Amino acid sequence: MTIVIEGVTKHFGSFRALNEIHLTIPQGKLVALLGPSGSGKSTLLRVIAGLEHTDQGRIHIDGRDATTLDVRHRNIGFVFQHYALFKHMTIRQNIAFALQIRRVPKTVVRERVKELLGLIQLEGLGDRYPAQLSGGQRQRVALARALAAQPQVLLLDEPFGALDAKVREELRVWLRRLHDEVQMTSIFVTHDQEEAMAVADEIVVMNQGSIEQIGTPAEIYDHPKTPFVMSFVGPVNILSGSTARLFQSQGWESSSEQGSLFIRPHDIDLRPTAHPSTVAACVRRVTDLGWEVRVELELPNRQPLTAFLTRSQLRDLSLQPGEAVFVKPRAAKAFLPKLDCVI
Ligand SMILES: Nc1ncnc2c1ncn2[C@@H]1O[C@H](COP(=O)(O)OP(=O)(O)OP(=O)(O)O)[C@@H](O)[C@H]1O
Repeated sequence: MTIVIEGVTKHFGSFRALNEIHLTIPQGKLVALLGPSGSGKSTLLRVIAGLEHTDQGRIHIDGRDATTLDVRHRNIGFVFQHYALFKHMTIRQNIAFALQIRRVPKTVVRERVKELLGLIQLEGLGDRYPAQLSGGQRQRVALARALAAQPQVLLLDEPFGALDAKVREELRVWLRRLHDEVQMTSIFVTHDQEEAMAVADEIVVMNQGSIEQIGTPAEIYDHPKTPFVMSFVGPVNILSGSTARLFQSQGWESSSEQGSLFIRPHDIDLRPTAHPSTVAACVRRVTDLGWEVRVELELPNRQPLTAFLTRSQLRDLSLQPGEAVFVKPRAAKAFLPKLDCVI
């Protein structure tokens, strides 16, 4: 089902939580709503679900105007951060619940529960109670329960937020596979940019109730349209004033004198000798993170700059704190200041 959101605005009292949202979520895609706390991600998800009403604008689901349609008639499955399984019911009973209240025949329920237990890879655990499962297993049951009624849209609000990093990572991969197998339209709320990049076909970056940018993970990372997107998605050095001018005089985006210069730590080359297009820096700290190396530098005006290198680059350079090195960005980006024009 394709979801089309047209000019949706939502206030809580005088506070504007959503500001004229326009968004199309194509059939079968897994879309992440990404943004900092309070940016309106959950409110948008709840509006799509029909758990909140809009003040303005329309929502179309599968070509039909669903703006005022009751939550029960939207054919949507929900998974929240906290598992919210029924504690007194077994896993099997939890998954069967949505089917039983719809008076689905017992034999069909039994078959469907079996199939879902297989899908979430918990075949042998159907007779356990939620308290007898790990957090990650419980969240998989919550997903199976949401899928039981065969919704055409699955909404997930920080579904892995309460789990530790390792389990989160495993569940991300698993969710992506599940989404592809079941072929639904899924919308996933997260404030974790790595999670959004790893899971989603498209990312919607939100800030203060508005959409900053919509794009594939690569588009969002490689071609951020605003300073907010550039600094929220992926690590970045933000250089202003005299620090930006150090690099602008080396030919980087010299047209944007008033703006800041954004340089990703992964886009910095370090060289042992000076060259006309390099900027000298002093190595302050080298941290081997295992899979890559973080180098903290100090520029001639004493401002810090961070670079990420591979371990083999570090070996070639053999950097030591206190030594000089020469910085050459492979890419840098400047954003023209926004002009508020009143005619
Ligand atoms: N029922 C409500 N009443 C009043 N204000 C609300 C209500 N629900 C949300 N808000 C406010 O709307 C804004 C957006 O909230 P929302 O939960 O959508 O943000 P979010 O991006 O999902 O944040 P988080 O990642 O922290 O969950 C916040 O400032 C929040 O305080």
